[in-house]
Amino acid sequence: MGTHLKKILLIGACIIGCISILFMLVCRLLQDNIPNVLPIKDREFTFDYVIVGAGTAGSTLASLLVKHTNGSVLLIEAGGSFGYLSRIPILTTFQQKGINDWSFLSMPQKHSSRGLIERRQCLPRGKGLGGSANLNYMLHFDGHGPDFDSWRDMHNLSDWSWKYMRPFMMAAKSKATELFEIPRSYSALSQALNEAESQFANKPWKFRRSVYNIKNGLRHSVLKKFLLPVLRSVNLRLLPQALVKRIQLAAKPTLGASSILVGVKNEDNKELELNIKVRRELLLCAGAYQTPQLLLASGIGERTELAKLQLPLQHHLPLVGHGLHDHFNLPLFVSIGIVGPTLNQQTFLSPLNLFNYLSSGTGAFGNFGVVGHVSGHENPLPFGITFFGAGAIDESALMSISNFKREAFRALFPRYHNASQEGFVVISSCLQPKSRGTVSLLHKNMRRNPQIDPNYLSDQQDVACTMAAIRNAVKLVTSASFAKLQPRIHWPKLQECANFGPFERDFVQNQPSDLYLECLMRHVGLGSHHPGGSCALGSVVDSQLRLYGVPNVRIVDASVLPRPISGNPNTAIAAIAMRAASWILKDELRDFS
Ligand SMILES: Cc1cc2nc3c(=O)[nH]c(=O)nc-3n(C[C@H](O)[C@H](O)[C@H](O)COP(=O)(O)OP(=O)(O)OC[C@H]3O[C@@H](n4cnc5c(N)ncnc54)[C@H](O)[C@@H]3O)c2cc1C
Repeated sequence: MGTHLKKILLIGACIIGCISILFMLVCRLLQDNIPNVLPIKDREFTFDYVIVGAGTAGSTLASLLVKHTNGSVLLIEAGGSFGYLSRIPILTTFQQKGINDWSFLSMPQKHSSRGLIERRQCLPRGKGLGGSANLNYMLHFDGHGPDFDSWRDMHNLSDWSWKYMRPFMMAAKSKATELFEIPRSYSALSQALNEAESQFANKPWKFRRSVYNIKNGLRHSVLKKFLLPVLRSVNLRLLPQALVKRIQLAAKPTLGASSILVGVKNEDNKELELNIKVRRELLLCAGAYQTPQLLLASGIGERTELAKLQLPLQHHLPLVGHGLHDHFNLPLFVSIGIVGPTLNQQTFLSPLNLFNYLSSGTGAFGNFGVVGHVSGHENPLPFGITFFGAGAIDESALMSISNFKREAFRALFPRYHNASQEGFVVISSCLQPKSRGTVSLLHKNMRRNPQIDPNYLSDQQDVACTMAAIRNAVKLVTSASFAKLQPRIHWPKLQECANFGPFERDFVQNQPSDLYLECLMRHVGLGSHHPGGSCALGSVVDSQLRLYGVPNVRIVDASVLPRPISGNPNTAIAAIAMRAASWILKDELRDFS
């Protein structure tokens, strides 16, 4: 063999070797190993506690049960693991539409979403250990007492006031070292928010710089905080990549869950069905869309709706899947005349940003870009205003995760093509929307998506409330505190709204008509990914989260929220899971003493 050929072969082998190492490294980064997986040599198993879904609530609940019970716990999750890349804050949105996202689409919306393809909203949901807590934007919210007091007053739920919830909220909240607060000096935008604090001191507004569940520059979700530390416990088994398909109720001696049917794939990708018996409690933590889906697919729901799908009735519970709520946002792009610095395509390519992140976990890569928001002091405001420090939004990335039609996207973000554009997006929303939607079934097969209709803006009060948010957002952005930024609000020019604005004067006075603002909301408003209420407290579950009429099934996830949380809901959902654990353990103590 000639030396020339040898050299070529050597170089070829080196390149292949490097590619293989890189490939293995990426695979390793994308997937961590899950210990304590239930071996599926048999088809029948029995556990004291069976938890369906390892998301925010399921991970929190599992960790407390495993620590404090002598019983056996099985945690079943439809997805696998998220891998290390999910922990890098700036990569958060890149997870959407990937293997760790259920990627649901809403039903075509009657009252909103006219600028979205088929009038459907993207409804991302986490799939894998950590659930939506590992896909979310990591924003922490302490909670407002009056939210929970209103559950007591309006829904007659005497156990659910702030007095009872506060200790659990404190326990669910990460320690100060596990939270990252945007510093005052972070950017020109955070400084403007600080100045606004004194300028608007007469308003009942609190200007909060964002607090993230981020530790040392990495996502610090319930998975990291609660579940990972107990993953190797002897009384815990995990069943990842397993879909719970049906709950079987036993009629005697009292109505209760006796077993569940779980679909898993074997090595040949063939579906196997496991039968898992429940000795003490079945705990449904599959989230606001899939908990009602599972109940309905099991014949637990409204009799006539089930009959239409020829699903045999197991238990008549009329309100399963009703009462779905979510926050709804109107984003408005504001360009600024100075160097922000804000998030744009250039930020992603900046070696300095990369260096800052790798050396200290800080800078643009170390958070999601939401700089701060306006909320109430002690009492929640009816509306929220959030500041997302992004100057140039990548067209294909945002269109894929928002479902915007191209013309709607370009009307909203007219400077999208300028990679170094500086600016921010001001997001106006209604914190206690009145619109209610549904989760129902099109198919009885759990492998098919549920039919989700958030029914955004079906209640006119939500339009008025969002309008108030926008008008106040404009006041802020055009105030003296923001003047240094030289802001310019880009009122979207949509053909469908052209009769109402924006007119030339709107760009000068920033006071477009109510009709124009309503038209905007109904075209380019987006859901917040905070669904709840589809199996609400007092409607589907009792005050200790037990399914009405079926005492050994509890629902422990966002479905039980009777009203929206006036802010980001993740910590409240973890707190609810902690309360559920305390009741479950008390019941266990009572039965064994
Ligand atoms: C993109 C996005 C951004 C968000 N940003 C924030 C934020 O910044 N701050 C905040 O507070 N909140 C945020 N949220 C909301 C918050 O993350 C959710 O409200 C919360 O995680 C819901 O918790 P959960 O336990 O009810 O459901 P999830 O965490 O969604 O958990 C449900 C789990 O059940 C599994 N599952 C479902 N069906 C089955 C089945 N049949 N069998 C087995 N397993 C099943 C799922 O795979 C999932 O892991 C965001 C949400 C999203 C999607």
